[in-house]
Amino acid sequence: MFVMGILFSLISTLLNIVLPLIIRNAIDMRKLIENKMGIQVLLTIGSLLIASTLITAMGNFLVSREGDRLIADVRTKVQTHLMHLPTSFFDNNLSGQLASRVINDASILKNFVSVTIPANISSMFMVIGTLFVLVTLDLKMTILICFCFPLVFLIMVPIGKIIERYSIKSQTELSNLTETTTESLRNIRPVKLNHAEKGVLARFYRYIQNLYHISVKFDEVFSITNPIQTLVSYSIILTLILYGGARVTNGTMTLGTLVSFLIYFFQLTNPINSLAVFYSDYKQAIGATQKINEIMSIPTEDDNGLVISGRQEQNPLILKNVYFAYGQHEVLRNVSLRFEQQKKIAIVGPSGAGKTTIINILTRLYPIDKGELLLGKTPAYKYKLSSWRKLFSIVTQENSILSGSIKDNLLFGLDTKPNNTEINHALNVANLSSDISLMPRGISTIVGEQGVKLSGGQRQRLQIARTYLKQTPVIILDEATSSLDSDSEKNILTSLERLSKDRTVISIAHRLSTIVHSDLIYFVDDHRILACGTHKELLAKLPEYKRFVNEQKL
Ligand SMILES: Nc1ncnc2c1ncn2[C@@H]1O[C@H](COP(=O)(O)OP(=O)(O)OP(=O)(O)O)[C@@H](O)[C@H]1O
Repeated sequence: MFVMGILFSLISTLLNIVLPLIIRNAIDMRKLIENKMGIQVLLTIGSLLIASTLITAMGNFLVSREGDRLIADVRTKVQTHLMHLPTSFFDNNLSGQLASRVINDASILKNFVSVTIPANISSMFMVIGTLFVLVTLDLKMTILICFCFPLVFLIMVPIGKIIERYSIKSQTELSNLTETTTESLRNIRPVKLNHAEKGVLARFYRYIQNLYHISVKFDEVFSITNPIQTLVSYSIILTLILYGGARVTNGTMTLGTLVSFLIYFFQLTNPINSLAVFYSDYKQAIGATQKINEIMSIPTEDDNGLVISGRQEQNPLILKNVYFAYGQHEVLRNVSLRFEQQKKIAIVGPSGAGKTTIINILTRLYPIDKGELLLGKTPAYKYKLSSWRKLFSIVTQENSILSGSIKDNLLFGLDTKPNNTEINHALNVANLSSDISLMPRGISTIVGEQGVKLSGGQRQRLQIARTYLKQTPVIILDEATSSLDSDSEKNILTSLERLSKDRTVISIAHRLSTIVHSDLIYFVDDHRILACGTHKELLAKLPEYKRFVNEQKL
């Protein structure tokens, strides 16, 4: 379709090259003056003009449609790639700036493909075709035009360079602006509660000012160049008229030829301008492509390997002599843990000890630096990542509620569609049914961005209901009951007990009530596992655990 669009543009360009010749002949043969012939010539010219307009419109449409397809393709590819990049990539890249790659940079590419390339192909065709015709019409006049047109280049090439320089700056500022805007709006509550509006707006104003200054630079350039371009055009026309007029007077050139030269000159102005700025448009597109390519060249998480069968799910999960660092920051040193199926295992320890990091490794959000992660006797990397992650459902301390309805949140990430009875059962288990019955639209209630319309406890219970529906062999509770009052917590703990009957439950908790009944407790401190055992055993053998328990009681 793109090639067809370009072909249409070329046909219309060809018609535009032929038209002045017909006009020239009509003038020179005095056909326009003769009544009968005049109408015939006018009809021919009119039909050619209409044909050229229609063909141009068709060409434009086809090329633009391909541009739209391209931008959709590029955006889909970049977003799909981003979704499969390792978690560590997102630790070092801001989401707003990545969004700018998907949205702004992709649109620069679209413009280049659907406007710049077709315009320059037909421009080239137009310039070459026209010059060929002009040479056959009158060599001297052609030489005169050829001397004049470099003037256009003299103006447009430096402009192109300026545009190129400021376009790159403008792209950077635009991505900063996108980042600041999305981040501040997403975090509007912390912004307000920390009285940070001024600081946020100051950053916003800075980027807006930078963008404004860049736009003013563009305005300065264009406000000077447009009149200069007009001046140059007038000078060339005047030269052509003076020189051509003299030639017509002394009979060495026909009036029709002069008129056709003038028409050709007008027709050549735009193509020459667009050819002159092609290089800067190209550089701008290359800039956008490079930024997109940087993302696309980062390898995605490998999702090859075996699918975990129901029988394999029953094997214990084992971390053996594991070392892990976030960049240079070592967090786990020679850590070994064993998660037997259908047991309740707690990981406890002071804040920042590395408890969540153990979960990050277990769920393969981050690869381990040294040591082994096993399911039974099989190393984790032998299994498909997507199959591995289906082992787990997680209730985290982070807010993992999405905008949309309660139902959308319940079904989030589910492969199967539960029926109403199953949904109601999950809501009962999570102690959420009575809350939802009070909401005017029940489970269709919209919860707002990050579930802002729900209480902290409701958000957590919603995650628990979601976890229940997932029916995974392993449930991870990362401070899962922290936002609940003690009554709700008791309810949830009983529900979780029922839920965990034939599943493995890994809890990261500070609350004693969550951990005392665990089958096994790992105590993490100083980057390693200090000891493991039951609550009683640890109390007896580990003073750090005893101190930790006493602190929790306070
Ligand atoms: N994505 C990350 N990049 C770099 N460092 C990190 C990252 N996540 C955590 N850390 C660091 O790793 C260490 C362990 O963090 P982790 O979240 O595992 O602790 P935790 O025991 O779960 O703490 P808490 O009980 O406070 O949640 C901390 O020093 C933290 O600053």
